[in-house]
Amino acid sequence: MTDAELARAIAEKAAEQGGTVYFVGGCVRDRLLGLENKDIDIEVHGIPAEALEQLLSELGACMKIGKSFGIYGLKGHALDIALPRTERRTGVGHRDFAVTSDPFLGTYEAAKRRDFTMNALMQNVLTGEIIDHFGGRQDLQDGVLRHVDDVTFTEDPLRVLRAAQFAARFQFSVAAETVELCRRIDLSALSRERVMLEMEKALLRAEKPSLFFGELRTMGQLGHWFPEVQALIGLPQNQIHHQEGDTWTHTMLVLDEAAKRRDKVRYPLGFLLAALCHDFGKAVCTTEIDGVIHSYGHETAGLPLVQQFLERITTETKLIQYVLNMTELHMQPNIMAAARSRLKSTNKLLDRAVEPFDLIQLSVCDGLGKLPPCGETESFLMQRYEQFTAIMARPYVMGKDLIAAGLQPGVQFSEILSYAHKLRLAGIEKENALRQSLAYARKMRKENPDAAT
Ligand SMILES: Nc1ccn([C@@H]2O[C@H](COP(=O)(O)OP(=O)(O)OP(=O)(O)O)[C@@H](O)[C@H]2O)c(=O)n1
Repeated sequence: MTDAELARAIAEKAAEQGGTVYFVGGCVRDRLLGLENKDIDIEVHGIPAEALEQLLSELGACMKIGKSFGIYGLKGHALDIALPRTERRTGVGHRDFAVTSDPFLGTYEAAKRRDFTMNALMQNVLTGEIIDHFGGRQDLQDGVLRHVDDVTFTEDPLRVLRAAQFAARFQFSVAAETVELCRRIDLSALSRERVMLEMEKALLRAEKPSLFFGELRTMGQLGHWFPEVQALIGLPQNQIHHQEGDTWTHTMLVLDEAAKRRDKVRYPLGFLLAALCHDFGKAVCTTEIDGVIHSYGHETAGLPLVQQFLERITTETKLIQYVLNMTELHMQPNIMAAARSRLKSTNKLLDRAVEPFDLIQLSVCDGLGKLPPCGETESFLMQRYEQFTAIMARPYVMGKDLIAAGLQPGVQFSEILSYAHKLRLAGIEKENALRQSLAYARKMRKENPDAAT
């Protein structure tokens, strides 16, 4: 039985007892927008909790998710089954709510606890009738996000981020009164996980994730969670290479370019965050020399800022490392040249936390996010990338090959191995590279006979 069939079966049984079942929340909204939504939520009105529990147990093994909150689920189904409820804040934490479920609350009061008019729509499961107490259908048609109720909205500060997230995902505008309300809400008590979840939805699902940050900027709500992004506003850039405007404008353009490529990169979330963070360093190293703006070294100067930002929103070390590496290397998309010229960055390039392919894509986005667009062309960079991956796929000299040839691990050993590695990147095949590395070892020994290999 699908979730939709189960919802119908519950609705039929509830109707026998005088109850009514409604689809609620995002699934009604998405259906009206013609979008797919696999998460179905239903609300059962007009029958007591015990009768609902009995009815559910007749339909299969009843699994209570949170009986005290009046929420139920059935094994094997994603469907959320809830009683109408009201919520009242009792503290600052996101679980600090007193929940009262009441089967006879009525649809108006039940819908009033929801965040936006478009999310407060209900649909009768059996008749298809839409219940719209707060003008959600009109707002959907107009593309407007409007809060339902001042008091209930303010009680959950996450809704400020949800407003920005939905505005970005649906390209909706936020009603002036909702923006005003959002300005006054304190976001400091939110948990990083909840903040990350909303940002992630914007980064991975919005056609233009820049709208998420733009909306928060309008609401004056970048300061607590995104101060490093806020610092890009009004930050000047070199006028010759960046006629698009300040660092904020450039970053937002790069972010939207990055969103166009998120399906082909290896690590989409890291990639989008790298696009967001890549120029954080400009905030600390932008100077004017002879009337020209420069941000020399911003790719390394920004690393502490990037780290500070990411540690505020996540504990995922792999994600943090990926974004740090991408930021540090974003000016060196020419993988082959970078790999040959600096062994240190070569190691970073080979580090699993950065994908050369993603780095090239970030560089392309960086170039497209400028006016006039500039930087190496994608086809040139991709050609280098193909060469790079072809070389990396070949057999190469490893430590055990040097030992088999008679060298001892010691002080000079890693230098010889690095030499072999450079030969590998220069395209020299293994046998020849091993011969040259051993000749290099002999030369080193001759120059310094006392040093152990
Ligand atoms: N802070 C919140 C979270 C959720 N909701 C309500 O709960 C529903 C389900 O929430 P959620 O699953 O987070 O979002 P969806 O609206 O389903 O959107 P999506 O899953 O597509 O992001 C929302 O529609 C809204 O009515 C709310 O009012 N306030």
